[in-house]
Amino acid sequence: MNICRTKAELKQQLSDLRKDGKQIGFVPTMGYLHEGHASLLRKSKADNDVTVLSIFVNPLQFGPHEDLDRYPRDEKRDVAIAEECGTDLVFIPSVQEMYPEKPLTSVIVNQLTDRLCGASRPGHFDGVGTVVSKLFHLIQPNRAYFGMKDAQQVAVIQQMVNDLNMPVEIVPCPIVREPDGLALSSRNVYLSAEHRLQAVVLSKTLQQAMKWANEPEMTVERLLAKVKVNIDKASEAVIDYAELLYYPSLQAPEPVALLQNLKQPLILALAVKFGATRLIDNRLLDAMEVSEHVQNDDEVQASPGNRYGSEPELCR
Ligand SMILES: Nc1ncnc2c1ncn2[C@@H]1O[C@H](COP(=O)(O)OP(=O)(O)OP(=O)(O)O)[C@@H](O)[C@H]1O
Ligand SMILES: CC(C)(CO)[C@@H](O)C(=O)[O-]
Ligand code: BAL
Repeated sequence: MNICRTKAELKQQLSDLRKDGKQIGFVPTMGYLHEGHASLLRKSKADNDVTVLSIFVNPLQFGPHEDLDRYPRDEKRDVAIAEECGTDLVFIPSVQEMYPEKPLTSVIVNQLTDRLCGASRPGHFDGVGTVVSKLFHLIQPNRAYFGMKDAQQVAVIQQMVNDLNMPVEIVPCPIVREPDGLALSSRNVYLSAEHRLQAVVLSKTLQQAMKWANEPEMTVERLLAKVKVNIDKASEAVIDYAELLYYPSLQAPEPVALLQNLKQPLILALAVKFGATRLIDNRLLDAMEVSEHVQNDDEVQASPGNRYGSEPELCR
């Protein structure tokens, strides 16, 4: 596996790897890899001849009071995980390498960024769109792999690629979870033991919501009220948002609409703070799931076979 830190090295390495029309899969990350990232790398490896991983904590997508300075990093461990997943090339640029000057150009996706994390984190998706677009130009992948934990990000990137005719296929990948249901996230490492126990309320509430969605006469506003009451039961949880929207348009249905009458799929998306740690999670409600009351088999659980958990004891 090759590691490169500059655009020039990347260009050189890619020109060798790309020979003979080889297909390139790309997994962009901010590092501190866990099983969620590993699942994207393995999927890319299965679909393509060459897999490229980027590790870059992108300052453009952090707000002034967010966790840029304390974002977890462990390059040595990331490189070991990347290698085990069969990655061919890791791009680990410095901030200076990516942004030698403050960029005067931004990639802004409108409308899809008005709600959820776009509303809670102003400017976040401008930073994501800009860096992903730069990475796509540098790497020119055939396919790029994104996790559905960041479902709004998937919708935004797909829109950007469509609108700007970027020649890359976006591949959304299922959410990988801890055995108790918590979605893996690099930020889980911030949680105290107490908050870690409470954080399971996100996935449990999403699961419970699938059952409520099947109740006759269930409306959007009633479902959201039940979701919020359930999350509030975790004593230190502070809800940032709990929204039910059409996916991927991220438009809101009428609050009084009956769920059974709504065109599917819908997404139930949550952002909840435990102390200073803000976690997100979501679940897609599709017509079949609502009417048949089935579990979402797309969701992958981190198990002993899925080795890289996001909690400190699982990471080491
Ligand atoms: N649990 C997960 N399952 C599947 N994909 C995931 C999971 N967590 C993150 N990803 C995906 O990995 C890619 C890189 O994400 P990132 O490096 O920000 O990790 P993260 O764990 O989401 O970090 P953060 O805690 O900052 O949200 C994104 O496409 C993201 O959706
Ligand atoms: C896509 C991404 C790597 C861009 O910095 C980031 O938003 C992430 O890790 O999801
Ligand atoms: N996975 C999203 C990156 C961020 O929270 O900035």
